[in-house]
Amino acid sequence: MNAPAVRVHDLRVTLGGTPVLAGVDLTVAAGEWVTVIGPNGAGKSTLLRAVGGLLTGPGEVTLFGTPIGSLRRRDRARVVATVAQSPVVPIGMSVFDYALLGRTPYIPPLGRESAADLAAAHEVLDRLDLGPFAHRELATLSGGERQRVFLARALAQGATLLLLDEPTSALDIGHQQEVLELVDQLRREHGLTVLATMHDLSIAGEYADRLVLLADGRVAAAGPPEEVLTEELLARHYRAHIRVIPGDHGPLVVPVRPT
Ligand SMILES: Nc1ncnc2c1ncn2[C@@H]1O[C@H](COP(=O)(O)OP(=O)(O)OP(=O)(O)O)[C@@H](O)[C@H]1O
Repeated sequence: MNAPAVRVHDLRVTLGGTPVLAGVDLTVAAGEWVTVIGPNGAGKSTLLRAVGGLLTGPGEVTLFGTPIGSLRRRDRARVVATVAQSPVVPIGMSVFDYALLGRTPYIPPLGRESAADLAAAHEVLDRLDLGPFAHRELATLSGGERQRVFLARALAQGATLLLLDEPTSALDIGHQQEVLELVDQLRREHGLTVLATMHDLSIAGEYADRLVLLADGRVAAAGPPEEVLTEELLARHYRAHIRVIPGDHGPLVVPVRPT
């Protein structure tokens, strides 16, 4: 049997003296789309950062059967690409050069990018409708335009595992759907595995095979969207007034004003 794309076992992360992840287990099969949901501060970004090798703690994180700590930085970058919640925007860098950064793991030390690297950067910019922005300075783009460029850089990396931390939070609903449909298409065409975090619960359920509800640094529920997006679980963990109604691609979560 193939090793899962991601296996996290009993992961504990303490930040600033506070336990943020208190023993998390998570498995993502190769080709699967899993989205982590949960209230603010639950530990979602921390979990993604640990899976991406950006922080460590007691416990186990393996990617395709290899412990993350034993992957060299360059090799890790060929396996896993991350779109962070608020990436640093390098001053003066063009959109094209930023997308090209995704090709860094393929460029030899002290070498130059190849024609294939340049073509890969152009291709992802085109796929995300960013061609016309290629020569603009990244810092001058709107929040939503920038978010698509961050995704372009991750896609240019050609990794098999995509970690997306709230990838659509700055996008209008049209671009949200466009970006998520593209990610799903790439997943189907190229067998990508997706581990994401999202606050929009309806969209989370429409795209993911499984949802993991994180609360207070622990997995409070995990399973298909219909099992996790229940009024009872969401009211308990988000302290929100919501209705869950059936949709064509999963439950739709509607906030309702308390009476
Ligand atoms: N460097 C740090 N030092 C201290 N506490 C931290 C540090 N980084 C994160 N935290 C805390 O860890 C907790 C989890 O943060 P994290 O960003 O993982 O949550 P999240 O679920 O992604 O939240 P959100 O939905 O608001 O993005 C929060 O309470 C946060 O304040």
